[in-house]
Amino acid sequence: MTKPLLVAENISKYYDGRVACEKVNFELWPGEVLAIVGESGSGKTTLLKCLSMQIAPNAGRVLYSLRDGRTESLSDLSEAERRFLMRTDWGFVHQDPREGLRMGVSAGANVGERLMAVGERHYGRIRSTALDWLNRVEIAGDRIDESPRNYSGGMRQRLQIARNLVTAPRLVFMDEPTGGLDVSVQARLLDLLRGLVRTLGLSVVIVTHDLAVARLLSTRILVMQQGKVIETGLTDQVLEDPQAPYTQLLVSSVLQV
Ligand SMILES: Nc1ncnc2c1ncn2[C@@H]1O[C@H](COP(=O)(O)OP(=O)(O)OP(=O)(O)O)[C@@H](O)[C@H]1O
Repeated sequence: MTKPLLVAENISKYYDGRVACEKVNFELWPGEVLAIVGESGSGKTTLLKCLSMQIAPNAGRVLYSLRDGRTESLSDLSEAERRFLMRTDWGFVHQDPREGLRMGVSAGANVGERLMAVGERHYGRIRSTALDWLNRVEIAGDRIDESPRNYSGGMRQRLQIARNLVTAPRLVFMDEPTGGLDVSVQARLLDLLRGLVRTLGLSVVIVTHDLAVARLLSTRILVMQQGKVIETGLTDQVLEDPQAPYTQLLVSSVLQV
C-alpha cells in the first residue's frame, strides 16, 4: 500500500470551550503501531474517540483508506460503510474488557457473534474458528462454553482481543489495554499482543500512559500535553533522545531501566 491507512487532520475537540485535544495531525501507515502517550487528562482518550467515530470532533477530519481503495473522510461515510468499519475492518480493545465483551453469553459466542455479523452462518465453522482464536490468545478450549464472568481479568482481556481480531480487521484501536492488570499478567499480555500485531501485520493506535508499553509495542509515538501534540517520531528515537522538556521529564521519570 502506497498511502496512509488513516490521516488525522487538525483534529480538535472542546468540552464547554475547554480544550480536550487541539489541532492534532498525523498519518498512520499500514502495519504501523502508533502510541499516544501523555499524562492523565492530556487528551489521549478524547483523540482516540475522535479517530474511531465514537465522538465527533469540533474541527478537523479523519481520512480513512477503505478496502476498495477509496480514501474518505469518516464524517462522509454512509451508515453501511460505518457499520462495516465498526464490525469488520476495525477493532476496539477497551481497558475494561466488560465494555468490549458481552458478559451474558459464552466466550465462544463472544468470538462467534463477530463472525456472524460479517455473514458467517455455518455453526461448525464458527465454533472451530472461535476455538482456534481462543487457542491463539492462550485460553484453553474447554473453557469455550463458559461465561467470561468466570474468567480472570487477564483472560477477559485476551478474550476481548480474540473477539476483535477474528474478523481480520486492518486497524485496531486500543485504550490502555494492559491497565488494571497485575504486572506479571501485563507482561504476558503485552507479549501476546506484540506477537499478534506482528504476525497479522495490524495497524494499531494505542493509548497508554505507560512508556514501557509504548516502547514494547509501538513503531511511532505521539506525546500529548494539555491536548496538544508536543513531540512525535519513531518510538526508539523519541525515547532515547527526547526533544521536548516535557518528554524528557516523562522519559527520565519513567524509563530508568
Ligand atoms: N465527556 C466529557 N465532558 C467534559 N470534559 C471531558 C469529557 N471527556 C473528557 N473531558 C476532559 O477532556 C480532557 C482530556 O481528557 P481525556 O480523557 O481525553 O484525557 P486522557 O489523556 O485520556 O486521560 P486519562 O489518562 O486519565 O484517561 C480532560 O480535561 C477531561 O476532563
